[in-house]
Amino acid sequence: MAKKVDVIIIGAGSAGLAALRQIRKTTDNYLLIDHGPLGTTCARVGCMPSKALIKVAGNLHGAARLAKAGLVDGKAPACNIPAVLAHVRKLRDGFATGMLEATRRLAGERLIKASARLLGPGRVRVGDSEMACSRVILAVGSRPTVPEPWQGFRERILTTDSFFEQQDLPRRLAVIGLGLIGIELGQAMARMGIQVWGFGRNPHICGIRDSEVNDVAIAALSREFPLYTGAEAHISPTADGLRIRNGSKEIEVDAILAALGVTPNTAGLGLENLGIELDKRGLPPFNPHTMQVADLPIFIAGDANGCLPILHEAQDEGYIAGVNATASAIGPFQRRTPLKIVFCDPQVAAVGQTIDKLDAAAIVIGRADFTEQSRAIAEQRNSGLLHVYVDKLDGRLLGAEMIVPGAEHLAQLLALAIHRKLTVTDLLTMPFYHPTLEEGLRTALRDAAQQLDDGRLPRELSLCESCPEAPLC
Ligand SMILES: Cc1cc2nc3c(=O)[nH]c(=O)nc-3n(C[C@H](O)[C@H](O)[C@H](O)COP(=O)(O)OP(=O)(O)OC[C@H]3O[C@@H](n4cnc5c(N)ncnc54)[C@H](O)[C@@H]3O)c2cc1C
Ligand SMILES: NC(=O)c1ccc[n+]([C@@H]2O[C@H](COP(=O)([O-])OP(=O)(O)OC[C@H]3O[C@@H](n4cnc5c(N)ncnc54)[C@H](O)[C@@H]3O)[C@@H](O)[C@H]2O)c1
Repeated sequence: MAKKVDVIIIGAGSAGLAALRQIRKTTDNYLLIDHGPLGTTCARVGCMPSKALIKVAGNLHGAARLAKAGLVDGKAPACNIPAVLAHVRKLRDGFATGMLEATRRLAGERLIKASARLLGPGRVRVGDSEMACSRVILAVGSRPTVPEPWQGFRERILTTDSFFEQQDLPRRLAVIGLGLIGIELGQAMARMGIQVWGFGRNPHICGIRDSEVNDVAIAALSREFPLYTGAEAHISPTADGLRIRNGSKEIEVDAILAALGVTPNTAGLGLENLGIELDKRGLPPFNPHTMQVADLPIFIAGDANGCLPILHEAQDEGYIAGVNATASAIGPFQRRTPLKIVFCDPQVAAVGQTIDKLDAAAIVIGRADFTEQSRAIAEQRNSGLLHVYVDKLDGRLLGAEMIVPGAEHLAQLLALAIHRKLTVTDLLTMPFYHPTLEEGLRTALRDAAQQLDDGRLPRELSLCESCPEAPLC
């Protein structure tokens, strides 16, 4: 007779741990299964080491610009790549160790280091044992996609699983795939003095949907490394490296960074034993508000479900799965306002609804050109474009997309505004300190306001019916 527990969580990453925090509120009778390496993708090979590298590369770039402008004596510093990689690993180890300790603290003896496979809805093979459970949470994450034909020259292919373990980096490198990883790491490596070429088959980079913002992004980022978009890149081995051909462009490189997206770790998980139809990627149907798989006592959260492979969404999905896996009745949860930030320079961000999902006739687009933004000029980083999408009828902010300095902060602010269903007028009554990058957002909001109604700008300060007696100063 198989041992029975209330819940089995497969995967101790960010989604699995978020689920566990909820489950522990209701039961001690759970198991957390992970074959390792433990410590989460985010801390080990994802968000955190990549941001550590981007910071060093950004500092090098700043120093090079000061030298070029003659504002410091001497030449631009040359990057010590092995030292930078060691520095990134040291920080990374701190983050990963912290996550590992948190995992052990949370799960204690209920953490089992083994591979898990579903045998049926309430049956899981854990290593060599069979377990029975009332509910299962699948939080197995994803891995970098590497096309089958590339296996022939695998030793010249880096992915984010191997990148941060390198002691040094090749001097000529092609980044294939110009989504979030390709652009973030491609720019960082170019700033470290590596010759980098970027190839993407999508005409849009960084997942940008707004064509005008995309054009500005390509122009801004290709000043640092050439970007070839909108065509398939063909790769063949040469005596000393790899040849990349994309239309008329042909180059030879030492290695490739494959940044082609992620593949959920569901192969070998036994999904075929659940008696449900899988999609063409081999993924099960699930409800994104309950995380339930079909009508089974199974939940799927994080990168594993192939839907929104970013950290805060993985954590939210783990939370929902954890609550529902221990609830007497499964309930739907509201998902947050969509938010995406790409940590290139200038930063790219998208918040709320994207332009491809909006009816062009029902919105106005407020625009701010950051080449003319005063704080950005003072800091010599004046480039970029910000678009806000506003409902023509009620002036409500629906979404925004941008490539601008400080986009991470503007996007967070806009996410709150969209979540609170604020209008352009509501936002324009907010104080905007001078000189800040937020004043660039005000330019876009005023532009949108002018296009609404009769074209008159809204009154940004209200007349007070009875002004407070207290002095302001
Ligand atoms: C380079 C890079 C940079 C990123 N930067 C950002 C960023 O800046 N911001 C952001 O929001 N997101 C970023 N992300 C995305 C973010 O890291 C992921 O969305 C998130 O970590 C996914 O968490 P998860 O819990 O779904 O998966 P994971 O953390 O990968 O957890 C899955 C776990 O399941 C285990 N497992 C798999 N199969 C089995 C099995 N059969 N049996 C037992 N255990 C198993 C694995 O060992 C692993 O521990 C980045 C990703 C990468 C690669
Ligand atoms: N700042 C962040 O939030 C951040 C940073 C890095 C990674 N991530 C997460 O990690 C995941 C993986 O990142 P990613 O950049 O690998 O994926 P991605 O989905 O962002 O981009 C993959 C890109 O590769 C292109 N592509 C696919 N096959 C190709 C081919 N054969 N030739 C040329 N181009 C090809 C796609 O068109 C797409 O533009 C992302 O989904 C993202 O959510 C997030």
